[in-house]
Amino acid sequence: MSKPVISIQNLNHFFGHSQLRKQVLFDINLEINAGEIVIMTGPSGSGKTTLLTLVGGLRSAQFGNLKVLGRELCGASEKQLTLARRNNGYIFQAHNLHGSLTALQNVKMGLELHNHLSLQEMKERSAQMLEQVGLGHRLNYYPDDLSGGQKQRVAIARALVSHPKIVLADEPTAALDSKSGRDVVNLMQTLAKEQGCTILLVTHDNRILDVADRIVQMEDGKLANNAVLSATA
Ligand SMILES: Nc1ncnc2c1ncn2[C@@H]1O[C@H](COP(=O)(O)OP(=O)(O)OP(=O)(O)O)[C@@H](O)[C@H]1O
Repeated sequence: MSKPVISIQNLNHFFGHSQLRKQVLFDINLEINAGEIVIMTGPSGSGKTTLLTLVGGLRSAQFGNLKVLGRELCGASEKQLTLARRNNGYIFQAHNLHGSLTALQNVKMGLELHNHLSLQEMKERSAQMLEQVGLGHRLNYYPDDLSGGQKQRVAIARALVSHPKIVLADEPTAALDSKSGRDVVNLMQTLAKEQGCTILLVTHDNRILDVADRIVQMEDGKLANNAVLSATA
């Protein structure tokens, strides 16, 4: 049995203060095992991104338990959250590439927090990673000269180049046509399985649900069903 890398118990989250205080996550319980690909779906505004950002240490968890790689993030300090973020790769809807950097330089940024590598090693690993995503011939292109699908592949290369234990993806296919979207998730799946990393992916895109080992559904801030809908069933 693989052990959970993400373990969430009775997690509640609120935005705002006093009269404007609003609960957006209600008593969330979820365990995700090492190497699992979990897709989270659900209507707009149901709390998916909020949960993803809490797991990713991008905002502070308030009430309950949220353990990521054995580290409790509920009540964690900013410094602890910064350390926790280093174990994760992030992929967002808008690829968030730096327009003034080439594909290679963008991917290299994914290694810059891992300071045991020399500049030369960072460049080699980044180039290798871009080859793996099929962009070996585009190393020195700027984002503006790449298609949407290619940009998202650069973002995947940047997220995975440091071999993170966890990849968090928020609507990674939303800006892509169906063929590019498919290619991008297939690529994420292949690379994640190769590296043994765990993926939590938020999407509205029904066409990609089959890459999941498990699908969870968020509704009105609650996880509606957990561990149902095995994609292989
Ligand atoms: N920074 C914030 N301050 C106040 N309220 C927020 C904030 N971020 C999100 N919310 C509210 O929290 C609720 C959940 O939002 P969230 O973005 O997590 O939903 P979602 O399921 O990811 O939606 P979508 O699919 O549209 O991205 C919504 O009602 C939203 O308006």
